[in-house]
Amino acid sequence: MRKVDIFDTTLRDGEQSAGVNLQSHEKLEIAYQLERYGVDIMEAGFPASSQGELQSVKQIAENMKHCTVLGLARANHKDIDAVREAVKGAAKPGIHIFLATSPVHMQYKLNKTPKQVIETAVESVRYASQYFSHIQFSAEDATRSDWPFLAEIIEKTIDAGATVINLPDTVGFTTPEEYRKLFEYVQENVPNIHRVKLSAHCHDDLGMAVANTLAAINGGASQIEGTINGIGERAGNAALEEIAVALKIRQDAYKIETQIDLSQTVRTSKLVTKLTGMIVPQNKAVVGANAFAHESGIHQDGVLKNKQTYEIIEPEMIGLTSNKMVLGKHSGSHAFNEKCKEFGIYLDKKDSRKLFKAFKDLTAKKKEVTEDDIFALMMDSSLQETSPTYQLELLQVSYGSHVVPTTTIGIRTPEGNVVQESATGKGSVESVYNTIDRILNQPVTLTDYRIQSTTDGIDSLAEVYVQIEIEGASSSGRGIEHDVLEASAKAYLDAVNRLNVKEYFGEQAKGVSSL
Ligand SMILES: CC(=O)SCCNC(=O)CCNC(=O)[C@H](O)C(C)(C)COP(=O)(O)OP(=O)(O)OC[C@H]1O[C@@H](n2cnc3c(N)ncnc32)[C@H](O)[C@@H]1OP(=O)(O)O
Ligand SMILES: CC(C)C(=O)C(=O)O
Ligand SMILES: [Mg+2]
Repeated sequence: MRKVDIFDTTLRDGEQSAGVNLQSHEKLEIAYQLERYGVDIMEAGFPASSQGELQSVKQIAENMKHCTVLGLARANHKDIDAVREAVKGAAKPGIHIFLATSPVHMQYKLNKTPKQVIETAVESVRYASQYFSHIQFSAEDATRSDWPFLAEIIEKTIDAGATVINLPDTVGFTTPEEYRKLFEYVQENVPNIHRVKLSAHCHDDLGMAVANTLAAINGGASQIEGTINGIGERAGNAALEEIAVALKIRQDAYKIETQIDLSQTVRTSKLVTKLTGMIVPQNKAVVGANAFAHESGIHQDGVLKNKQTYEIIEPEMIGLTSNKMVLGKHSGSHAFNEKCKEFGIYLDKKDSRKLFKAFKDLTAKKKEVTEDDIFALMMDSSLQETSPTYQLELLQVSYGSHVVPTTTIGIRTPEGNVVQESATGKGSVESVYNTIDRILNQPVTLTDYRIQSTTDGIDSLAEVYVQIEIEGASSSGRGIEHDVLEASAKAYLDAVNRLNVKEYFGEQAKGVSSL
């Protein structure tokens, strides 16, 4: 058995998914869960991108006990210094420097000759080597790069101090056979390659990210990169949970071991889904709601006779359990805290007390409080504590089949005043949003609106997810309430609040350049 290191980039490449913007405490919660899941290396963010991001990476770095925490940097001193500052408190700090090596990226994006690209990469890695013993260098767009040129830059960056070399399939262009050959080529043509680990990083533009990653392992990769649920830029990254389960189920074929605790799979996936708002398709491999559902008679008959007829993965292996602890009116704080722990929520005493109270209030309205309800409660209460926000104080909607929907809303502004307005709309949700727009007096465009119930049944909570744009900046928000219109209003305000937090940190980002 050969060991392959798992490099998680949910908090960096995953957060690059359009419409995802995680708050610091949300990133920290995911980081704790990733460590429980057993990732070897965690890319916590891109510290030079803003002061808020730097602080968030710093908080993660200071709290992880076992895994290496990295920050991403372009090949320049300013970005490298931002990573130094961000990960200095980590038990195992590291840096990830990238520079593109494909002709199209070098010529048009970087405006550099291949010679200048080599010089820049070498100089940056050498600079970083004064401060780091773990230095990953990524030849961005490696799969569209000239192979002899790749071999040359890899050899030189290893001499400059790189300890991991990554060959990213940045635009999801490669095929399994080709990617495996690239790994073999590099091992045969770079004399000092034995001094480093070789890493694979795949994107899913052609739907081959997981297959390409597994092919890289066959080609000799000793580290693989990906994100939970496969979230990430464009079509996303390779889904780590799919790779980890494939390596386990087909250990006969791959002969690879990882230190992933597969029983944490479902928890990790759920936490990422809930906090990013990126909903997993029902039929997604491993973690989709239907991944273990048998619908047709012949399949059901087979499974009843012997599960192995149609199930290649034991649900228990990934943390699905058939026994169910029901939380309700008579549950106490122990069962409640146990439930929070079970699905990956880290709570200190104060938050735990606050959530437990909200949970008890909810049991007065609902017979059974589900995991999703608890997630909903947690997310609803979390944002208010971290920054001044717009808060919904009053909502009144008048709707009928022959009247124009009209809404009156009162909002408490970050300054503490309550502003009240009314407006109409073609439907009640539109009238709610027109009213909020009037109060905010900002040009908000709604670009996505989705609604789902958190559980089955008439007493379920409504969970609304929205994406908005204000003057070119995009943001997403969630709202959870018993009433659909109140959830819609809260989701909209949540998105506005998140944008305001981002702008606040954006202002502070100027400080990064003086590091
Ligand atoms: C393949 C990947 O996933 S790479 C990671 C992508 N992630 C992100 O971009 C998220 C975070 N990014 C950001 O917040 C911003 O882009 C910042 C703060 C990093 C930079 O913002 P800006 O300074 O305004 O530059 P902008 O993003 O518009 O352009 C990128 C610049 O970096 C340069 N650049 C791109 N990659 C690299 C690199 N690896 N090394 C050095 N320079 C680079 C570009 O050539 C361009 O330079 P130019 O201004 O001289 O033309
Ligand atoms: C920063 C690099 C590794 C990246 O994300 C990519 O090339 O896809
Ligand atoms: Mg990537």
